[in-house]
Amino acid sequence: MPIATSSNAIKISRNAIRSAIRQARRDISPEQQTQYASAAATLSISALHKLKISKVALYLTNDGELDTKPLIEALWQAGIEVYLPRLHPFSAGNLVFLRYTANTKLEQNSLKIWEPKLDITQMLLTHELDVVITPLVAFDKQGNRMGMGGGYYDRTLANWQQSGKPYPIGFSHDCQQVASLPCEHWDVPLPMIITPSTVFKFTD
Ligand SMILES: Nc1nc2c(c(=O)[nH]1)N(C=O)[C@@H](CNc1ccc(C(=O)N[C@@H](CCC(=O)O)C(=O)O)cc1)CN2
Ligand SMILES: Nc1ncnc2c1ncn2[C@@H]1O[C@H](COP(=O)(O)OP(=O)(O)OP(=O)(O)O)[C@@H](O)[C@H]1O
Repeated sequence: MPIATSSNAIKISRNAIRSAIRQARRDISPEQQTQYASAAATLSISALHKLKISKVALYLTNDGELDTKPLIEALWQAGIEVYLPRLHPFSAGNLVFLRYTANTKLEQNSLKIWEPKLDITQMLLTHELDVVITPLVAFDKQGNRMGMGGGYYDRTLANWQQSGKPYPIGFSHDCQQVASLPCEHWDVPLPMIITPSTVFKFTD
């Protein structure tokens, strides 16, 4: 029997954490989801006001994720532009970002996630965003992030530290925190993660 390589072992334990936490967040009741989303929106709005920003990327909630709707509505009210990711039309594993307003037409992608219809007049370059609020599956006490396994946000954020933009903020239920995540060299740690109870700030 072949001995598992360390990279294989990391992959197996990441998949086990992923499925356990995805199940835990799907088990949250609709009433709790509503309360958590509203608490997280309140914390996020005040954190974002301090950053003095005008363009924020968010995502549309899927699979038990912390609901972004109250935050999106509060950002619209505050006159902050909201953008959503769309799977890149030809560059696999990458995202493009499109402006999201009350009039934006949405469609479901191959992963069953709602995204804006392709309209190049509504697109911008990733470094033009001030903040990217990222979905995640699990995070740890150092700000390491694990996502759904596509590497989409790792690619989106690969260069943020050189230019300082876009500043990434994780958005997550409290139950998605773990003590420590097995990490790979491409994983991009987050400087801030917001949950319904806490604004976590991580420094190197
Ligand atoms: N709401 C949201 N949007 C997002 C992300 C996310 O994590 N959450 N992403 C973050 O990167 C990107 C999509 N990444 C994803 C990567 C893999 C799977 C996945 O494996 N999904 C299914 C199978 C889908 C199907 O074919 O039916 C699964 O649940 O197993 C989903 C999303 C971009 N948009
Ligand atoms: N900057 C990058 N450039 C090229 N490939 C990358 C990059 N970052 C990650 N990948 C690839 O993406 C794959 C998935 O990575 P990983 O499991 O860390 O995704 P994830 O963080 O869980 O997903 P996501 O960011 O989409 O939520 C890996 O096989 C990895 O090789």
